[in-house]
Amino acid sequence: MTNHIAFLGTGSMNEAIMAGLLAAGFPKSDVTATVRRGERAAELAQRYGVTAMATAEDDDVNAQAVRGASVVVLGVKPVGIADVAREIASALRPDAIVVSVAAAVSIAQLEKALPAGQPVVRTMPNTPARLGHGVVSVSGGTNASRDHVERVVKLFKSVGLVVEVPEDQVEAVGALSGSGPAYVFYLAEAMAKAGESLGLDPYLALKLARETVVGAAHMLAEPGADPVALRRAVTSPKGTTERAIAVFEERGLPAIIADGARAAAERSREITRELD
Ligand SMILES: NC(=O)C1=CN([C@@H]2O[C@H](COP(=O)(O)OP(=O)(O)OC[C@H]3O[C@@H](n4cnc5c(N)ncnc54)[C@H](OP(=O)(O)O)[C@@H]3O)[C@@H](O)[C@H]2O)C=CC1
Ligand SMILES: O=C(O)[C@@H]1CCC=N1
Repeated sequence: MTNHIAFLGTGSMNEAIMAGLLAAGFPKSDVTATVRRGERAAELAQRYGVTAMATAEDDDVNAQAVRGASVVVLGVKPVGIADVAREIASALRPDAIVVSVAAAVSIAQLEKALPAGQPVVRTMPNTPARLGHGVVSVSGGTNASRDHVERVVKLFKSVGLVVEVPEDQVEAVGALSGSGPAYVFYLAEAMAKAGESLGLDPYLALKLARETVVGAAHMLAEPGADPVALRRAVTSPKGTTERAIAVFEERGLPAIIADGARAAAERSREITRELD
């Protein structure tokens, strides 16, 4: 059981990480997942072949899942994390690394709910982890040694890019890459609506918007890609794109995006205060 991972709270985020790890070759027999509802547990067991258990069917499943696990990934909503941490405290191996993917839950808040000395690593992942294209930040807690942090880095590298940041930068990372996939999907939605407003059939507009975002993302993924240079290559002098970008600039789109990200980071700090 030395390499066993327990995912507690396997919703959108933890499922994406678990799916990414399994796709990268992590053995399904070394994974246990917990959720609240029985039907969700059955869905995860069927989809991935992992052991999945529901608190609605047995209120001890979180403790059972962590017994013997060397890594425990907490993926419930921020408000439920401390309760789950207290629930598993006596079942945790003293050397198990407790990894949190929760926005807004500080390392100090988590450490307070866990046994003294338990290694904690706070992360901020994003859902493209499911495809091995995630971005994950890691920040080690008070009892996390270099080796603990490195082990988490190694694990998450199989689902995407890993960056190590001091904890005071996690809000910013969350506001950029944690929430970021939603910003891109929102842009795709808006582009599809724009196509419709220009007279395209809704289905065709959505198809064009999706493929455009996917194609542009592939170009951004090329080594050394620079968004400014890529944008300029599309923008012919006195052409059509230039006119569109001029409207975006005039209406302050970059400032709107910066304000949105600032609001996300501030909401994270607000939740942290609410949890105290
Ligand atoms: N979604 C994202 O893109 C990102 C999310 N995060 C963080 O990930 C965490 C989860 O978010 P997200 O995945 O979106 O939320 P979801 O609601 O999709 O997932 C939460 C999961 O927790 C389960 N759950 C609730 N209570 C318990 C419990 N006591 N024991 C075990 N399982 C429980 C739920 O079960 P059931 O399904 O049966 O209700 C559900 O599967 C949050 O803390 C969030 O801040 C971080 C970065 C990005
Ligand atoms: O919206 C949220 O609170 C979570 C954290 C980052 C992305 N989703």
